[in-house]
Amino acid sequence: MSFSRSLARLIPAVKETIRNGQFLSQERLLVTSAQGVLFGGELPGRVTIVEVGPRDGLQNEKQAIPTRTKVELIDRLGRAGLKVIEATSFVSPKWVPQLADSTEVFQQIPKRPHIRYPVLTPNLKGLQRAIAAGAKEVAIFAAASETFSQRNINCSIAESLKRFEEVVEVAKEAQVAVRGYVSCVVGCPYEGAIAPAAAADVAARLYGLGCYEVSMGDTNGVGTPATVAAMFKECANAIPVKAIAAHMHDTYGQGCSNVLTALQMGISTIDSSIAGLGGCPYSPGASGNVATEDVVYLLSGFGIEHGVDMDSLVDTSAFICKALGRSSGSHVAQAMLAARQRKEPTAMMS
Ligand SMILES: CC(C)(COP(=O)([O-])OP(=O)([O-])OC[C@H]1O[C@@H](n2cnc3c(N)ncnc32)[C@H](O)[C@@H]1OP(=O)([O-])[O-])[C@@H](O)C(=O)NCCC(=O)NCCSC(=O)C[C@@](C)(O)CC(=O)[O-]
Repeated sequence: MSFSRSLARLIPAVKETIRNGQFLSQERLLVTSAQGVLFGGELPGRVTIVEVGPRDGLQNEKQAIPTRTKVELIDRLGRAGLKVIEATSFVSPKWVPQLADSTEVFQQIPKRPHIRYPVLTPNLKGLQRAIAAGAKEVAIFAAASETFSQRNINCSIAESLKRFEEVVEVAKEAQVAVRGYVSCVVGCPYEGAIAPAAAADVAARLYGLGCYEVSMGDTNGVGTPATVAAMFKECANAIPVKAIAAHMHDTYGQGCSNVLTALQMGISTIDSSIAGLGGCPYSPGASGNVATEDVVYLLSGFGIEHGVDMDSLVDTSAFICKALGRSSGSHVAQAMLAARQRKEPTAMMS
């Protein structure tokens, strides 16, 4: 696009921004105006990051991880500014032995005010264990693929939704908030492509049961901006956009692009995992979630508020990678740690 055409599009965007009084600083105004030109739509001014590393990340590690390491990871993430940290899962230890210490982990977290610590619960037994441990928020998880549902939670989609009815009812009585997940929203490791309508249908059912938010999971990370956009569009026809979250795995390197697609569609809750840890034990070959460090860098580049301190986040990333004896799955963490060693400034905008 020529400079004069860019400018012609930029000026109305700036005027509109001023009229709405949404942004205060000049720097922020320019970034937002650039969004208008580049994307033809406004990105959210603030994003909630749901950090899933301690659960989604650690559920897939082959080695045994000491409880104290899990607790320290959660505490460091909180100190870095993350406000929602999915702490663990109250699933069957026979199915996911990596998280068999969920009660100990949950009880040992030094709980900080204003931080939420949701946990996964697949059934009533999980919910009861979570409540006994002191959880105030849980997540139930269904799938848009029949085969994945069977492999992951040993029942059909319909059976799982029936089971969740009771879980939500009991949670509500105990004043425990319930989030929903839908797995395999664009593709399934067993069935291949999944129709957007199938994902939206399960999202609508979970929302209808009483989930305050439904996180759409690209479990095996096969989505691209084109396929996730089609899926989110269908979901937005079924439930309010503010109730949709994006849970993108990075197996095919599309994680950040897919997050940006979600933001462009007005979604302002993004799941991510420190150091890109993770994967689902029942999704062979799937790599971790999009890395929290990469998401924070992306958001900062647009001047979108996220409340996370990048330096502490990178320290936390280095901590867990050292504890697990592995390299970081985050491009940003790798680049920032290398820049620190060279004592170079980074291009990061705070
Ligand atoms: C759902 C079940 C339990 C069904 O598993 P099942 O074998 O059909 O369950 P069951 O009711 O027949 O019980 C079998 C045994 O498990 C026990 N049991 C039963 N429930 C619990 C519980 N909550 N806590 C502790 N123990 C439990 C139960 O007491 C019994 O013990 P036994 O009598 O044999 O000694 C099982 O399939 C399960 O735990 N699955 C979880 C799998 C999982 O955690 N997957 C990863 C999380 S999902 C994910 O990662 C995707 C996501 C969310 O990130 C989004 C995305 O990326 O797509």
